[in-house]
Amino acid sequence: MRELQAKIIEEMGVRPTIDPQEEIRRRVGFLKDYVQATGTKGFVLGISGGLDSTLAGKLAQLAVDELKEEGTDARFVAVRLPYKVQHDEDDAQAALAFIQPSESVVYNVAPAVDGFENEFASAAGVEMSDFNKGNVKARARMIAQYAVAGEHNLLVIGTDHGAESVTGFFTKYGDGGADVLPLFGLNKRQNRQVLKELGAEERLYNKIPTADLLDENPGQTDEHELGLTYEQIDDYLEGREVPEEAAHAIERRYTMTRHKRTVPVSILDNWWR
Ligand SMILES: Nc1ncnc2c1ncn2[C@@H]1O[C@H](COP(=O)(O)OP(=O)(O)OC[C@H]2O[C@@H]([n+]3cccc(C(=O)O)c3)[C@H](O)[C@@H]2O)[C@@H](O)[C@H]1O
Ligand SMILES: Nc1ncnc2c1ncn2[C@@H]1O[C@H](COP(=O)(O)OP(=O)(O)OP(=O)(O)O)[C@@H](O)[C@H]1O
Ligand SMILES: [Mg+2]
Repeated sequence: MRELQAKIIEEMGVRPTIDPQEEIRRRVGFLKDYVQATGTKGFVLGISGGLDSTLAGKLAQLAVDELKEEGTDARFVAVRLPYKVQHDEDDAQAALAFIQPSESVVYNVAPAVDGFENEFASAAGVEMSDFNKGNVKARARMIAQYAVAGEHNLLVIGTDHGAESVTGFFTKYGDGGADVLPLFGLNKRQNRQVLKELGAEERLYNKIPTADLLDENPGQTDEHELGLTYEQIDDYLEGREVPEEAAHAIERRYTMTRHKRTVPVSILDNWWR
């Protein structure tokens, strides 16, 4: 195995094979333990219709259901966070029907995002790019989730996992801004395996991953933007051999995005040297 590959696998905590039932128990147990240890009242998470939030949302609901049965008051607030009308709203509704959250809220991020966009144009004298606006959407979603968390003493769930973390494929302080990461240590195909084990319908666990952040290209696939397939990223994280070009692209992304996986750099740091 490549030397850097071994180091990355250790950092991402991905194992070559998993037992889906055991993963469900470990991760639900982790969520329950953390709520109890912190004295918080449960969780909040944006539900997009994509497989990561469907899985993390289901694990959160299972955790609060068990806590309630055991006599601890807890709830899971699922938040729909569309920008205007989401093109695949039907998948988001299917995800909510599967999760059966304690509560669900719809919070359209369009007024906030468009407000930023308009003010940016008059302040900076240039139009915000569609790419930059996509990151504003991701950060608006983070603000909405923290507003719900702050009001009800909840924790914000993040959906970061090995295959997104290694490539830095998230918005810094956007979807990267969260309190607990129940999917960390899994890669994409393992997320799919666990979601299938939980009894989700096929359209949910086989949903093609998209960040869905662009006005001009809604539903652009992650794989298209990354120039890598999840098969390649997952194989790499399981310690398998992948084409040299793919391994190099993953390692380049990993190195370029290290700043996203640390707290802000100060004068006392030197990890980037
Ligand atoms: N070396 C460095 N040290 C410290 N900070 C550094 C830095 N380089 C950039 N930065 C800072 O980081 C910023 C760039 O990072 P960021 O704002 O995240 O922006 P960036 O990484 O350019 O874009 C986010 C990427 O994540 C993807 N994404 C976002 C959200 C969800 C999903 C999904 O999978 O669903 C994917 C999105 O499609 C896009 O490709 C810079 O503007 C700068 O402020
Ligand atoms: N339209 C949306 N409504 C609600 N939450 C959203 C929306 N878009 C993104 N999010 C939140 O941001 C997170 C990051 O998006 P990301 O696309 O990585 O995950 P996903 O959509 O759940 O799964 P996938 O990566 O397979 O598309 C989501 O898990 C979700 O919590
Ligand atoms: Mg998505």
